[in-house]
Amino acid sequence: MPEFKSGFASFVGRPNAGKSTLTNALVGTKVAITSSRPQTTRTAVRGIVHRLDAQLILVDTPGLHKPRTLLGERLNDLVKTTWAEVDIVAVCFPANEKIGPGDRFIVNELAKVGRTTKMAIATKTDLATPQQLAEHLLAIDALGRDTGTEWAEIVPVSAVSGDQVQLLADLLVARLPAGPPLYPDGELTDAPEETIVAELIREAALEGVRDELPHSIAVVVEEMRLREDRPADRPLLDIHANLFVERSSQKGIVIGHQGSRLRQVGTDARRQIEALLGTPVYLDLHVKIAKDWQRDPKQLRRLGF
Ligand SMILES: Nc1nc2c(ncn2[C@@H]2O[C@H](COP(=O)(O)OP(=O)(O)OP(=O)(O)O)[C@@H](O)[C@H]2O)c(=O)[nH]1
Repeated sequence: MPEFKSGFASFVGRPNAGKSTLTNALVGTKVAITSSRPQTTRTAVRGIVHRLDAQLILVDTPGLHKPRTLLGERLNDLVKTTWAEVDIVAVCFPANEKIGPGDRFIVNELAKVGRTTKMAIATKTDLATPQQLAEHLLAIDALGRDTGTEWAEIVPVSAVSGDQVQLLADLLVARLPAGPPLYPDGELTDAPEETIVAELIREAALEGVRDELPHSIAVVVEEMRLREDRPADRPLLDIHANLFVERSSQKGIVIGHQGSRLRQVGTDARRQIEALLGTPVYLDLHVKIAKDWQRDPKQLRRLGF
């Protein structure tokens, strides 16, 4: 038996490149997720491909923009952090359209991300003639050379006709590290709202202390449900979440003097979540220590990274 493999891949590309359709084709069932706030999610799981030999988790990364503001730059940094954390980034280039400045921008930025395996996918091949497709593949190859990107594979695929979808799955799986399944069998996607809520809490917790604990906080939403016995016109959403830090000194920073900081984090995050979900929220936060979670792959995965 070959070793079981598991890991994360992310499809990127300009709008309409065919990323969602391809995700659905790979997962095999329609995963109806439209994250209304793509820029707040760090790793929203779009779909999970379960195989006998592997588990491939397809995650979203926020869109990359030409940075015009500091926030824009920060978001782009976040994109690159995510790109560095996944195993594979696959850039989608629709075969029925010429490669343009938008594609070039994405690939240029991706080239700066070291370790991650980069793949190119020529999508929508059913819309291109063989001649067009051949030129498209050459253009992708040339773009790789121009930007210093080494494409591990260049794969033509049609998500609509299903042509080469299986091959793409095989090639993606081949590049994953050995590892156990990370999600229960049969699970197609996790709850995107919980991912977003966790990210909002994390953002609030990092506010003002980014320098002291840059990446040391992970947030897991343990429970999220509407409180029973509430009148229909006055719902209340109960959210219980844990903030994980690596050391007790960090726990002190997060909690603050007599809990003042944690209360502020709770208030800030609650406002954001209420604005996002449109429901009053009762937010219960606990700070826990997960020793050196950033260096421990098992903990990382448990914490959703
Ligand atoms: N003919 C054909 N159409 C496709 C294929 N893949 C996607 N499309 C169509 O292209 C359009 C865009 O596809 P999406 O999958 O939504 O593209 P996306 O990259 O997720 O788009 P954004 O979410 O806007 O970034 C849709 O109308 C799809 O039906 C394909 O393989 N063949």
